[in-house]
Amino acid sequence: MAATDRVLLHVPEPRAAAPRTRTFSRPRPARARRQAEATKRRYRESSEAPPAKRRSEASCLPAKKTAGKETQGTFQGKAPKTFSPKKSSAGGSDRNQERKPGIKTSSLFKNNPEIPELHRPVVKQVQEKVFTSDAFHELDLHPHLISTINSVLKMSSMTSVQKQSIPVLLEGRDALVRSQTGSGKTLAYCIPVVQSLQAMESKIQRADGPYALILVPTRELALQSFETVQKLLKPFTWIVPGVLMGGEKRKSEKARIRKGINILISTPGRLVDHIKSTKNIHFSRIRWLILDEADRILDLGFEKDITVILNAINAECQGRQNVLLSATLTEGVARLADISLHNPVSISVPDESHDRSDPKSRVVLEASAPRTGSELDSFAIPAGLDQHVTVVPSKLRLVSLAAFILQKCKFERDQKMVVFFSSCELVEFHYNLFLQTLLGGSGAPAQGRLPSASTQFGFLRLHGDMEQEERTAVFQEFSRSKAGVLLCTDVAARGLDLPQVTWIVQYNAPASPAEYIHRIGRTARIGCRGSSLLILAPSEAEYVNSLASHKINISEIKMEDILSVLTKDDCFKRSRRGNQKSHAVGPQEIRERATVLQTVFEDYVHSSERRVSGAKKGAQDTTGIKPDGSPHLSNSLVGEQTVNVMDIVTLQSFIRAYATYPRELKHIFHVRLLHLGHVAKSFGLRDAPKNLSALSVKKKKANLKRPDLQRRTQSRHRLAEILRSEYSSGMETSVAKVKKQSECAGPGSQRPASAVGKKQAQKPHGGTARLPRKYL
Ligand SMILES: Nc1ncnc2c1ncn2[C@@H]1O[C@H](COP(=O)(O)OP(=O)(O)OP(=O)(O)O)[C@@H](O)[C@H]1O
Repeated sequence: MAATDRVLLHVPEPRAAAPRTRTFSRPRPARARRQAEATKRRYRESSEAPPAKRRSEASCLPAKKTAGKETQGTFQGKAPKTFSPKKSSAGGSDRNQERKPGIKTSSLFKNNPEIPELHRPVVKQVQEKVFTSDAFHELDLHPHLISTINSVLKMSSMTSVQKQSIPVLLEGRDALVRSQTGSGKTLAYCIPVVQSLQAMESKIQRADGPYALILVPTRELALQSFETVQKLLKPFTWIVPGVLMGGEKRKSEKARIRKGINILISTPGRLVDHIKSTKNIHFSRIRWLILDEADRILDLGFEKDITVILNAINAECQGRQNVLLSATLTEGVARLADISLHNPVSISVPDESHDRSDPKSRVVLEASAPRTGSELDSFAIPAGLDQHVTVVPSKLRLVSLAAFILQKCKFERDQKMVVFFSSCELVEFHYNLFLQTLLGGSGAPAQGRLPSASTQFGFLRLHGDMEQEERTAVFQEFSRSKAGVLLCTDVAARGLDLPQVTWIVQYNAPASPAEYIHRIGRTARIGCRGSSLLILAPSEAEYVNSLASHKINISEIKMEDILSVLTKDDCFKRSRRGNQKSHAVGPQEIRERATVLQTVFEDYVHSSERRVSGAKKGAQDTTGIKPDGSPHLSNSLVGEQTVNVMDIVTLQSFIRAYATYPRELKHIFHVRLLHLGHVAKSFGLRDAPKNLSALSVKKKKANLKRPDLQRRTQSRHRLAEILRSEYSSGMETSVAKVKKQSECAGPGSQRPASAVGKKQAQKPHGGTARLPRKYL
């Protein structure tokens, strides 16, 4: 039940220019307009380029007048690099900056918007009890199945959702199953499936084909579920499991189907491809249809695929059991599913916090009616999960993320972190950048690398634009590893059971509370502890309220606290001339060190001649919109600037993803609210590429003239979901795949810009989305 009191989460540190506080309970248009005007005026007076369009951001100058001073001096252990001194920083203008020719500085702490105080209602989160005291052997299961659960899976007592679901499913009922992330839903359906199939009177033959069909949204999840089924089937060798997930040659998959698969696990798209192209796939014996992560499968534009699959199954057989599962399953989703659930049971684990006084309510778990109304919008969050948010101006996003990674993974032991980004390009960009600068990967340029870079921890990346072989290898490597950082898209948000993940970082906010729940659900699984951090821009701070309305409680970490880790490592120390004194460790020292780190990133991004020439090559096309809606890179976009086309493509990809937030979040996440110059800084670019905003406008106009694009706009919300993620059947031959890690690990081995441009043209939003295929 939501408490309505509003509390002040943080008392801000005193600032020289007292910040105006802002609450987020309702919009304040008049004030917002006034602030925007003031901001515009200030920018007119300043030499810093005004934002393309800005929200009501009051200027927030550094706490002290000295705060804006940029670093000056050498980069320790490297060739001296001079940073330009500033004559005055008090006004926040770059006008007075004297720059040595060809050398630019980062002005991270100037002209940033005010970081608002976070006010948000305190809410009582829904809490579920994970384990019960009931053992698997109390169920009416085959003794070999019980001993496999005990000895192979090493599990003895059931989780709450298992205790509720297994008996109901063994009775032959259809079910909608909802319980928190990491609560054991996979076994909740796998155990009844295996129990029922091994018990069939006429023993199953391999050639019979599928008896159970398990559909999941991603390939990694398909693989994971397959492995669980495989373990359970150990004593029942006559039942053959199989997975179709793409990446494998269609021919060899066809051969496996022909031989016979009794429990078939697949992504919907891949299965549809086989239904259409593989004659010997039959469903006449189907007894079970399981939709794991059902809301995602149905949300994501998979409806058409599900319809094709259901039609194919219904044409051959009736009378199967249907099970829909998710941590964020709602009754609405079940209706939307339009699948023939017959008299289903709704299973959800009771909210522990509802009636703590009655111990019975926690022990006696019964299949219950689904929650109603607003309760359905509130999802349970594991009790061991500590959620945090930090509000960081756009310019400081990159250094803040890097500092947070360093803090956890370099200065603390055994930390395993997953960082979510909104597109494949963003993952690739940050992966290469961090690999080369924070770890000093091979092939890194002499400059733009941290001198004390160490390999104490590693980076991996996972997104839908990688070869399946590599995807699987990364998934398995990260699963096995005890420490490290996985940079990924939402392809890793659902269902993946990555052991011992300690931190989830959301660098780009998710498009829905459900996705928020699933992302953070990669940690604190099955009763363990874990933490999450959501990074928001000042203009996005209201998102905390939006989460609170779904009973999601989140506490704030101050950006300064994240950046302060830089004082632990002298490689971030600014070298000083002569008798210049170094500051005691305090706000100014932290700013200087953050600037050193940002400069390392900027140097890296601006360093490679090859990348620059790539940029020019990529700029051969005329400005405009290609038939698939992707923008051409124009000469005016890159011609005068020595920036790398990869970074522009990445920046564009970020902006496109940003444009796809659903309507109900547009007042928080709108491209118009972005200051492109500041955003560019978070991509290591010293200035915003020219004409970036013009491109967006042109794209809009071009869309209006194109009925096919208009049609696409009509299903924008759905498309948005798709574009922010990546799910594919793996059958698409036209997908330009990211080159293997070794090929893109360093600037010397970057993908040629032309390839990038081509890839971009094929798939401008960066995801191997299910729809429309021209994006793939
Ligand atoms: N009864 C049990 N005892 C101990 N561990 C269990 C039990 N059941 C499941 N697990 C383990 O808990 C972890 C999470 O299970 P699972 O992946 O099925 O969760 P989930 O509810 O499907 O999560 P998500 O909603 O994120 O998909 C797995 O490592 C699984 O092996």
